[in-house]
Amino acid sequence: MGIGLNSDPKVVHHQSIPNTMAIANYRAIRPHQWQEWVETAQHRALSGKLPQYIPQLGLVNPGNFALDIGDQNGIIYETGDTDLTFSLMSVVKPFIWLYILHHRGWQWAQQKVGDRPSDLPFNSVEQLEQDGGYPRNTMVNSGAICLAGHIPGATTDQRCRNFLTWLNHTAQCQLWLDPELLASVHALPNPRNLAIAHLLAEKGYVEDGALALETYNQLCCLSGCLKDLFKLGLALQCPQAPLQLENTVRVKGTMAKAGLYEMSEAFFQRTGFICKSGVSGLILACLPAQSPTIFACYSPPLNEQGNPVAPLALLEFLAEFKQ
Ligand SMILES: NC(=O)CC[C@H](N)C(=O)O
Repeated sequence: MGIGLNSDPKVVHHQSIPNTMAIANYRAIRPHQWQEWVETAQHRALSGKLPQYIPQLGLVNPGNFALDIGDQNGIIYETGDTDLTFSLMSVVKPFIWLYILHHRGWQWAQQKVGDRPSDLPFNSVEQLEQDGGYPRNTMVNSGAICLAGHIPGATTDQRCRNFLTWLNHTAQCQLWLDPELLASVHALPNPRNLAIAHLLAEKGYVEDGALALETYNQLCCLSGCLKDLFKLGLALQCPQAPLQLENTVRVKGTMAKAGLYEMSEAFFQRTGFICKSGVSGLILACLPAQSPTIFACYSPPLNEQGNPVAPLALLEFLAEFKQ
């Protein structure tokens, strides 16, 4: 097994980020400026597409929009329809990673998953084949399916419940499993994810590929509203006991490398934002520890890599902002 890759969690923690990002005072941004950015970002979203491989995600209103930006002291700016609900999809991945680090520790986890960026899309079977069944990182499907296969519980329902109870308690949120969305995922089985689960089992990274995949599917269908997304960010950015800083730092390090798939590192270097996207139209973003900002945004249209267009545009505007 390939193990021990880039095992120092402090790498990203102390990585030099643009200074302006670390100290930017978003409270100084005036309402009309926010409004202008949001309008431009929403306009850019018109070029994006809804995913069709999960039928229900292809049916949502592409104009759905909600944004919260804030820190541990509260919301700095909020706009859009904050009552909208959505599934986490891949935004659950950092929290699966956190769960495994919390319960099993890094030494154990690195035998199952890597922590290197991937040059190929998030659902790539080819990357996993090239790597002999050892997932590149926990932000791509192979890594998350692998870890989902190691959540304790006799059945997928129990595994999902164990994870959900832990996450709701840890982040103080109220996520729930959306059964209609799960039915929609089942309606069109994803051949890539099936092949990934099969390979993981064949190479011994999970015991039961079908159980791992179904657990993963359920975890992707955990749903909530913008407040929940914000609270998830808060748990990563300002972890409270029993969460360990070392683990949240590691998760953020992986997000910086892989949270936006192929564009992750370039985006992090350019903007300073550490992100995780989901095909339901989410971006959860934060900054390295010295700046407590959390950015939670929902807007369904996606770019070619499967990252939502409007939230990315807003992060670019924020990165350019000089107070
Ligand atoms: N990028 C994503 O949000 C992908 C999640 C989705 N459940 C999938 O496996 O394709």
